[in-house]
Amino acid sequence: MKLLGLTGSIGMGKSTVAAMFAAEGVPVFDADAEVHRLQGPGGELVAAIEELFPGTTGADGVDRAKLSRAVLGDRAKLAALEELIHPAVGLNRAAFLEEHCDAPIVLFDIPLLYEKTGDAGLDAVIVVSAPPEVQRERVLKRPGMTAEKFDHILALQLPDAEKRARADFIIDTGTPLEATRAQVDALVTCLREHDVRYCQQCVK
Ligand SMILES: CC(C)(COP(=O)(O)OP(=O)(O)OC[C@H]1O[C@@H](n2cnc3c(N)ncnc32)[C@H](O)[C@@H]1O)[C@@H](O)C(=O)NCCC(=O)NCCS
Ligand SMILES: Nc1ncnc2c1ncn2[C@@H]1O[C@H](COP(=O)(O)OP(=O)(O)OP(=O)(O)O)[C@@H](O)[C@H]1O
Repeated sequence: MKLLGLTGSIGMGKSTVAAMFAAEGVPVFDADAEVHRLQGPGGELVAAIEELFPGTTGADGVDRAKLSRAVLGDRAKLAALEELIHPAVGLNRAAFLEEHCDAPIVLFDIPLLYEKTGDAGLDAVIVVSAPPEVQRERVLKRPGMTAEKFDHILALQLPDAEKRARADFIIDTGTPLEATRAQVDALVTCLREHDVRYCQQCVK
């Protein structure tokens, strides 16, 4: 079995590319979806988040706009939130792996792979990347996003150039979706048959 990590900075296309892997039949662990579940209605971390950040939860679980305002400007508060969330996501990741132990390839979509989780245990890391102006334009279109919030989040993340330098594979998401899908298809086809090094040489 090959364990692949998928990462990339805000708005670079992780979720979109992860869905392309899933469409190829690759089981995908979505760390962000796990965070949403843990913070959502009846989620396991809602009470602990309310205790740490009073007023940020309600009947529907965590109000992410409120939680975002409470933590994003304050590194210590964000670190406290991460300390609560990341171990819980890690446990679910182990359960996912057990469930899919027969799959030839599995993909872990982990937004903060280089910043927090690390690449230990992974056979290869795939970085999704688009030019900065494409990234900015996509992210600023999102409801509730401001230039200030975008710049703040960017500053919390490892720069795209460093992610690209560390990647085993880069998937270009600055192109039309079809071109990105073709890259995913070529990579999955190769990795089903060959090892990572071979695919690094042969998949362009
Ligand atoms: C701060 C929160 C409330 C903001 O929620 P919101 O819905 O407004 O934004 P969203 O989750 O879509 O994140 C927007 C962008 O910020 C990035 N981001 C989120 N948390 C962090 C973080 N701790 N450090 C750096 N970037 C982060 C995301 O990867 C994404 O690119 C939320 O992201 C959260 O609970 N973060 C802590 C958990 C975490 O680390 N999640 C990311 C990896 S699993
Ligand atoms: N070639 C492409 N590859 C990937 N995404 C693309 C491409 N062309 C356009 N897009 C668009 O760019 C956006 C990327 O958003 P997506 O949610 O996938 O990014 P993300 O990296 O998961 O974001 P976040 O870090 O905020 O969770 C989507 O709206 C997607 O449709």
